[in-house]
Amino acid sequence: MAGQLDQTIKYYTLEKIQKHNHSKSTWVVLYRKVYDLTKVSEEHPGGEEVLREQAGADATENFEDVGHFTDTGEMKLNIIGDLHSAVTRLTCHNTE
Ligand code: HEM
Repeated sequence: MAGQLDQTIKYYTLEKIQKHNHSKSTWVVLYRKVYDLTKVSEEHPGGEEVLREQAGADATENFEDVGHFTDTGEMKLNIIGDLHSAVTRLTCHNTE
């Protein structure tokens, strides 16, 4: 139903995501999806280091800046949930 969160999707707040900013747990947000890159970061063609720098945050802008916004290559991606924020709720009440 419009304005409600989908019960089947796990939502993470940025506060929670920010804790996964190290090599033992490397999460990034891309296009409001939360990716656990811990096991695949060493397969990243652009290197582990950049992923580690972006870990725990929304990396969408930097991801696009690099120019690989559609091609995710061979990496097996693990989407663990969606970004949960107040903004998501506000957009549900758009009066236009
Ligand atoms: C799910 C996350 C990601 C996937 C699957 C992914 C995948 C890839 C792939 C397939 C390439 C090589 C081909 C290409 O250049 O398009 C690449 C290169 C690269 N990626 Fe990512 N990437 C991810 C996230 C990021 C993030 C968050 C950054 C941070 C800025 C980043 C920075 C780079 C850089 C700097 C290169 C090298 C570009 C070059 O040498 O021209 N990537 N990535």
